[in-house]
Amino acid sequence: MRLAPAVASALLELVPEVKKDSLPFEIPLFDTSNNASVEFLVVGSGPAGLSVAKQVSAAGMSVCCIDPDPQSVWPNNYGVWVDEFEAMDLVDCLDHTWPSAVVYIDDKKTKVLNRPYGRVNRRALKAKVMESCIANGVTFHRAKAVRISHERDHSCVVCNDGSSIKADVVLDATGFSRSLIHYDKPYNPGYQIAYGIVAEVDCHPYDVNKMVFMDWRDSHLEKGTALEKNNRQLPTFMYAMPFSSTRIFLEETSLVARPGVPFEEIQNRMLKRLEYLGITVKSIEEDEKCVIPMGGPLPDLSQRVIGIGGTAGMVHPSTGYMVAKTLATAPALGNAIVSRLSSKGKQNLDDLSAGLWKELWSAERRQQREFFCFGMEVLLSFDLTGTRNFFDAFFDLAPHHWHGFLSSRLSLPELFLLGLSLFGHSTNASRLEIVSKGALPMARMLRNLATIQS
Ligand SMILES: CC(C)=CCC/C(C)=C/C=C/C(C)=C/C=C/C(C)=C/C=C/C=C(C)/C=C/C=C(C)/C=C/C=C(\C)CCC=C(C)C
Repeated sequence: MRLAPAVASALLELVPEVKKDSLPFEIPLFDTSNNASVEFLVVGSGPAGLSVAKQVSAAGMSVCCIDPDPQSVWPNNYGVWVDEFEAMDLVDCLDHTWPSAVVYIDDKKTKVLNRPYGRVNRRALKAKVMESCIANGVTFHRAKAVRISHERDHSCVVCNDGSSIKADVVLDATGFSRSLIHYDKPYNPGYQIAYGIVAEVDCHPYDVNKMVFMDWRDSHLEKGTALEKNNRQLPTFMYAMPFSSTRIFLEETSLVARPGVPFEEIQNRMLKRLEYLGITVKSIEEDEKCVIPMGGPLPDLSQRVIGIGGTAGMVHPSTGYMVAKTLATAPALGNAIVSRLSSKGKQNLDDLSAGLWKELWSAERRQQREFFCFGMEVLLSFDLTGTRNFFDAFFDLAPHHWHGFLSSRLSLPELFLLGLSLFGHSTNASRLEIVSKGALPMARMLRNLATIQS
């Protein structure tokens, strides 16, 4: 069942011109003409940066946010477990929810996950946070931050329009572009790569009451072809959100690989899958190409600039998820900034930043992250069979374990218990594979854990 190149390119030609979605708000602009300064400066107007800006400004501090396009709506489709958004009182920022999710291990085995899942309404979320920021007096500067310098009593961010803004504390929330944050160790992440479309289709075979968390079936790939062999080595899965019987978000995803799986390969696999599933795409509303670096070292935790989100190593190294985690972290970071700025007379700004980094990356969080990086290294070593066996056992774990793992809620001892339980749920072949492929990463994790001090 070879897909004619003409069919493949015909589908990709349905991709609409990129249209920018912007919030229709009037935003208060920062006046850069009189060498003014603020107490707190955020670079980047994504979910994480704006949430911290909202928290700090609520305490009456002066806050400015630098972004070339502050009103633009975030481009990617984000999915979250509904309980994560419930805990933050953000359920009104989900535009579709499913009572459960499903994992297709292979053609014979399917697992239903009884945990509601939702799609984030990016417009509603951004509007909600931005409205609070504006009401609290946050001002905005439309520019790109290009460099930073530090003096004893302030930091100074220089922008590409020649302006500069001084601040007591600067937060880099620019995601993976990492504008101001620096790393002092070699950067060697794994890469999650995905290609997705929100499409109008004639029909699709998925149940509209279940979000498709992972579909690892590969019967769409003809045995012995290059696509099938490559998929056996570096597997990709379908992640799908069926909104109705004719409207669906489809995303072919490489969970993690180093180096990343090329986009063209991912798109070709997706086209084969759609053809096999009998899905004819009538029109495409949106398409997205995602590249998410996972794992790798944390930034230098002694630097003056603070980070949050992708720039601060907050992507879950074993899953690539980040939005719920950073939104949950933002209020605590905001409160810590407020309390340290309120008593800043007593400490210098380097100590203040060091305290904030410690708050963000406490010993417990670094230990947890070490385990997630260990998990990522194990995932990197699996082929399709290993991956299927692994997730077959993973989703048999007690909900406390798999929910807690995916939502970063487990402490290190709990993660070790999860490891043992996973081992118990695995087949003998899978146990052998986990031990043989996991031995070196585990030794590395144990060595790194021994160096973490509180
Ligand atoms: C929006 C954007 C931008 C993008 C998007 C893209 C996508 C669609 C994505 C998706 C994704 C997903 C779905 C993901 C998921 C994931 C998962 C589920 C994951 C999981 C993982 C897990 C793990 C890693 C685990 C691990 C564990 C281990 C390794 C264990 C081991 C054990 C042993 C060795 C035994 C003993 C031990 C001890 C005690 C430690």
